Amino acid sequence: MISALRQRVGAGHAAALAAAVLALAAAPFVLLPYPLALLTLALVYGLFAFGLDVAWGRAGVVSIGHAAFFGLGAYGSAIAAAHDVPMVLGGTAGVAAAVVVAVLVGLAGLGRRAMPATMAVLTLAMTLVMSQGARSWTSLTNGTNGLVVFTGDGVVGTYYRTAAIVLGTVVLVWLVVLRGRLGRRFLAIRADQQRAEHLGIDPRRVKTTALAVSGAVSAVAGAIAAPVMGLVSPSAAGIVLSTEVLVWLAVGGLGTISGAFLGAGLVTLGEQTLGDVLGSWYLLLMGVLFLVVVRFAPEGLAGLARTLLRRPVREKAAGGAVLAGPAGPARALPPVDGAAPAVSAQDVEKDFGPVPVIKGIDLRVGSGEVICLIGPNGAGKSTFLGVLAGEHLPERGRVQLAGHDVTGWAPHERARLGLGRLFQVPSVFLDLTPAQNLAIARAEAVQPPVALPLYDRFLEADAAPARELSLADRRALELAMVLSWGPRILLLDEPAAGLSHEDSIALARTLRDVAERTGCTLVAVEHDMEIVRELADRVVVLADGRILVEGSMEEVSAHDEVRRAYLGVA
Ligand SMILES: Nc1ncnc2c1ncn2[C@@H]1O[C@H](COP(=O)(O)OP(=O)(O)OP(=O)(O)O)[C@@H](O)[C@H]1O
Repeated sequence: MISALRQRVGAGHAAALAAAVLALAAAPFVLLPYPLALLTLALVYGLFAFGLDVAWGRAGVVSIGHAAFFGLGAYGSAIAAAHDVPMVLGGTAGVAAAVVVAVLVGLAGLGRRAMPATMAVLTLAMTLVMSQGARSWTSLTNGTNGLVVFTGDGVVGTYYRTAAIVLGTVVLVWLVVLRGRLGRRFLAIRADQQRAEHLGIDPRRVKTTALAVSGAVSAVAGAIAAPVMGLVSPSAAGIVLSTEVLVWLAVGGLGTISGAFLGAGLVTLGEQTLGDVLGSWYLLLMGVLFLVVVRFAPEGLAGLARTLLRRPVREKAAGGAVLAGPAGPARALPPVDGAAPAVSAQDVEKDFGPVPVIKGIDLRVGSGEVICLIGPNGAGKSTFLGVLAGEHLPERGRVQLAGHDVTGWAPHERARLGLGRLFQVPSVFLDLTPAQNLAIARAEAVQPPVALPLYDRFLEADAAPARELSLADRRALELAMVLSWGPRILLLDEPAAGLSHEDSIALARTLRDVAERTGCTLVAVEHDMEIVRELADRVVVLADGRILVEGSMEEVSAHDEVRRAYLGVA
């Protein structure tokens, strides 16, 4: 059983978990009722903060009204108790309601066109509506007076045991989730949303799932907190508690399990022990502590402890999660219309505000063909690549990939057709190690990887994060990730930018080799004519948002305007 646990959650986590279980099991025997009640409160608040961390720390979704979820759980238990219904039923209903609210908020606030401020406004509205609803619906909630949850004598131990068991179960399940596909996707989205999208991960879905899990965990905390608090009033769902939990988490440290409990525990126990002595000065002390931590230890107390203990980057980079090995293709590629071109753009136009940038491009790229887009700066090459990849939606015209009309599709939907993307500035998960970068790409693979021994060195590279690699190595890692993901079509924006001449030529040969071995279609924006000569079956010259001429290198080189403007020939 112990070895199965080590396998599922990792050796480090299993040891920490075992120590925590022992400490929690010993507490009722060594603590008097009052400190035990305080510890229970600290644990449920810790669970509440841990719930927020699932959204904020793991998936980058900041909820500034998270007490709404806590309140739903707390009122679920309290209303059930007031009607002589088992509290577990009321609490479960509160958790279900929290999941529904989280999914609705996520769908509305995390859409492709939603602004970053939308989530802030929605989650703020959530807590205001919840607390006002609790104030106004007096027949159910007893208004501002709140609902007293009767706690009989000698039940402290019972509530403590319930809190400890629920908390242990939630943490254990979370550790298993972290090492699975969902955990990897949380990590990818938080590390670099753009790269994650181009590996086929749907950010809206992952973030909404994170918010739903987060809301559920916080509501569970509320449900078990109700009898511990003894009174559930509108403040249990209000803006003050919502703000406090943000502070607990920021102080404890985002993206770690210990951070949430550390932050909530410190502040709760401090409030109970120092609050009476210091009165309102205690709040000032908390404010100062918050500023000091944010200024000098932005990763919170848990991050500070990790730095002092000099924990290896592998765990730090993964936010505590050690990634499981390659999982094989995540999803099968949809069928292809064999007769259709791999890439087809029909009369595509793209404006930025009032400025037309792409002014009507028609282009067909056959399956397995390698084309290079060349042209002067500002011709619209990168923008056109962005239109093909789904980063820009065209004003007019249609885009087809592998026979599918993808004109309005998001980047992750196009990626699921096998569209791989390499950027002018290499896009890799900078805070993760190269091995973790590859593990994520392989886990999301759409086809078996392209075998390239050249990149095997990254498979074991987990001593330092990718941000410490040289530019050439980052580029190599980006290519290794995308090729191990198994693309059917590859869009590359100046893949050789910043590389030495030798590295550029080697890269061009590698790409050529990949195209010939796998039948992958390549569309590359490139300025270096030597690379274009090495790589391209066909060259397309763009100028002022239109195709000026296309053909073999010899054909376009012979074109007068191309010779004059782009090849420097008089
Ligand atoms: N997001 C944007 N918002 C507004 N204008 C943009 C945006 N992206 C590009 N442009 C403008 O569109 C025009 C075409 O830019 P684009 O990067 O596509 O050209 P390019 O041919 O790739 O040039 P280069 O070779 O220098 O990369 C430029 O005038 C650029 O300033």
